[in-house]
Amino acid sequence: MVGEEIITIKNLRKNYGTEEVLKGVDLHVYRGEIIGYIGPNGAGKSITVKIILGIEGNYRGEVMLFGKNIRDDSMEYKRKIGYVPEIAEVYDNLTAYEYLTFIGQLYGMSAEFVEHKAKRLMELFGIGEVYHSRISSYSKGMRQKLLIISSVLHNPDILFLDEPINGLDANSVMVFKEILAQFASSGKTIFYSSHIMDVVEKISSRIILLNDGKIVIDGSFKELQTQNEQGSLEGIFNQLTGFNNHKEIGESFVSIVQEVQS
Ligand SMILES: Nc1ncnc2c1ncn2[C@@H]1O[C@H](COP(=O)(O)OP(=O)(O)OP(=O)(O)O)[C@@H](O)[C@H]1O
Repeated sequence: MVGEEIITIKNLRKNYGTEEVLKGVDLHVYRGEIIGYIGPNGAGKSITVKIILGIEGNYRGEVMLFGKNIRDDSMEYKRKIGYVPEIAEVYDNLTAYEYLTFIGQLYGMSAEFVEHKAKRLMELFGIGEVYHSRISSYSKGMRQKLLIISSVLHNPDILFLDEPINGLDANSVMVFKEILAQFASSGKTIFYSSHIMDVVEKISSRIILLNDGKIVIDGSFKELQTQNEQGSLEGIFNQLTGFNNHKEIGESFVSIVQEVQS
């Protein structure tokens, strides 16, 4: 069963100078999918997401969201997107109340409606008591929770998440995984980039591995397991990216660190 197509990417190419970093990416994503978007450092994951979000406009090929080319419909589609970047600038001098009111109003929400939602979302994430504290006083995990809340306040249809559980404690990770499953079953589409393979393996309905600017695998974890000898996603990742020398690299690293000055 295939639902509505939400993201369509055709022959996406991107250059930095003479170097081609995306080498013809083709992708069709459907409503309610949780896409685990993985790949080695520098493979081109962030660039793809930045292009879809309209942050990076200089590319070749076609990107459509909800059937519309993003080059023709730049404002309207952004309202339907939520984004948790890996590294985010939040305004440290603001309180969560001020920050979320600001973000909500950018999306056309009234201050009252933001407050009505935001305070309860903070409480559910266990950070309700710092709603009126400055963000500068937050721990890493508290900031991450605030970022997650700010990305979903306007009830987006698509969520782009880049290492979203960084800093979250084990209990909060369980809550977050449940939130993602509930979002997907209510029809939201989730694009989840991470290097934490065991989480990607568990939460994704479909896994896409990008290597050197090209998609090299695309399928459910079960399908990947039948196509590859390795049992875990980590093993499949190693196999498909041609990596098998972690032991030698580790040994060399330690031996260089331990060299003694003569
Ligand atoms: N502004 C830039 N100028 C030049 N090259 C860039 C720029 N941004 C990214 N690149 C290059 O594009 C390639 C893909 O980068 P990208 O950030 O998409 O990788 P990634 O898959 O997200 O990696 P990571 O897992 O490390 O976050 C890399 O080779 C990177 O050096």
